Amino acid sequence: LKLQWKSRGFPPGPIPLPIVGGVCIFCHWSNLQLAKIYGNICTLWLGHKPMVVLYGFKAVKDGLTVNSEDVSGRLQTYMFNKFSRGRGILVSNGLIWKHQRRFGIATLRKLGMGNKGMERGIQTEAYHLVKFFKDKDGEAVDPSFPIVHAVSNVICAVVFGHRFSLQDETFRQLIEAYNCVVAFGNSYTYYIYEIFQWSLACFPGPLQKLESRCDFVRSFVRQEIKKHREKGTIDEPEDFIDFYLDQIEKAKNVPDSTYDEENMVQSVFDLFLGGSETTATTLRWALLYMVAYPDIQEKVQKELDVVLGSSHQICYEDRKKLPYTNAVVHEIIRFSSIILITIPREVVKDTTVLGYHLPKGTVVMANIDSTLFDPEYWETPHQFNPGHFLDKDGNFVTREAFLAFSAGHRVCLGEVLAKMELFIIFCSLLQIFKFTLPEGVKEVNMDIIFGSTMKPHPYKLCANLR
Ligand code: HEM
Repeated sequence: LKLQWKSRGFPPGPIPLPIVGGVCIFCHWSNLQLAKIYGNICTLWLGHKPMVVLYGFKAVKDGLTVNSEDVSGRLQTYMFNKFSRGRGILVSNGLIWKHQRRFGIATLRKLGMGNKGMERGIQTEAYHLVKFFKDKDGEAVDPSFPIVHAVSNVICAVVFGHRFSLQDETFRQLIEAYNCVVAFGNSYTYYIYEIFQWSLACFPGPLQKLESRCDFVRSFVRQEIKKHREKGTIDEPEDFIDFYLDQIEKAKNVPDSTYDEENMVQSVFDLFLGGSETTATTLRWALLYMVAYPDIQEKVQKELDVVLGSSHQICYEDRKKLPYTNAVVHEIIRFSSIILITIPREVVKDTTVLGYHLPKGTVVMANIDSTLFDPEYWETPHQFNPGHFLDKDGNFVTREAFLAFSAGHRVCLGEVLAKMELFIIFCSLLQIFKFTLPEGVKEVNMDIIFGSTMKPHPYKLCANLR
């Protein structure tokens, strides 16, 4: 069978079993077994579509970057289309994707991604999170909601120009709506709908619920756009919507312009979807690891105390003076490996990937997790070891196999924002609190809940003032 596949030009792979193939691709264990048998590039079959899986740092890196533009399409699945109608950034293609992505990156930079501009908003959220834990006065608490709240508010400040209080009912509904969208993406129903489209007619309930939640988010965004329009002309754009409205105006006579209200709404939707759940989940892992590895927590606190003192307001620039803490933040991102496999890519024109000819339309999936745990590139891949990001003199070092944000033309566009948030919020919390397990709890559950992001099981911890 290996020969049969090779003769068709695709990388080798197992017998084409449509559903099993589809399920296999999302399962890390089966990816590992496939890599052992067929090598780091292999083919699975979903219906009539060949899907090529890249496994291990070298294959993922080369596969996504050598002919990067050729593998920059997104697979247009039935549900992706229903959900985004080809608009926005996350699952769009062609000119729409190019315009929206380029504009998105440029605007995030203008709004201060990577510099002081966005720092203020993140510090504000860190302050509110610290206040939340202070008010709990060491009582055992599940940190999930306040963390999601803080991270979502960072995006709100960027796109809408303001934050919401923890008590704001509409904001709660917005977060709930996103939770519902994410939960749907993690459910069996989602896969059943994708594979057997006829099932939509038999069990329309979950889809109707999803659509009503998506409609809620879109009408929320439209309300915000309306408020921005009512503000009238302003000298300097202050947030993503201001910049976008400006762009619609500038491009209104450009023949192939894709800047319109529908793409603006979907781009905002995508920034929330891409930016909230991911960063919040990583922060939840961060606190869990600190409880699980108290010696590492103590070392971070010692570095913060010696270098900055207890009253210093954390800035992103501080990472340069805090090599150990910076290494811990990177190791949190590596070890939590929240995204197993990239959102499916599609080859946009006939191309070559690792020596194999792949025709237009071939699906490509990169196993990100396999790069973050590749034994050839990490000394102790299955250990939480900040030393992975330190040289022998204790200086921070970046690592080429650190592909948590993927690579190539579709690399995460919020990478810098995510790193700023994780660093500032993590340091602000550890500067003030010692995190411990609640009394009587002896074990930390480090098992993952499998889904579109790999989450920890719900847990409680105590934030004790240091
Ligand atoms: C720890 C946090 C984060 C992780 C681990 C992460 C990881 C990823 C990964 C692996 C991809 C897929 C890239 C591919 O297809 O190859 C992605 C895409 C994306 N991310 Fe992130 N991300 C994070 C935070 C953020 C933030 C804060 C934002 C928003 C500002 C964001 C916005 C996006 C968008 C819009 C895309 C789609 C890009 C495209 O299709 O062109 N992400 N991210």
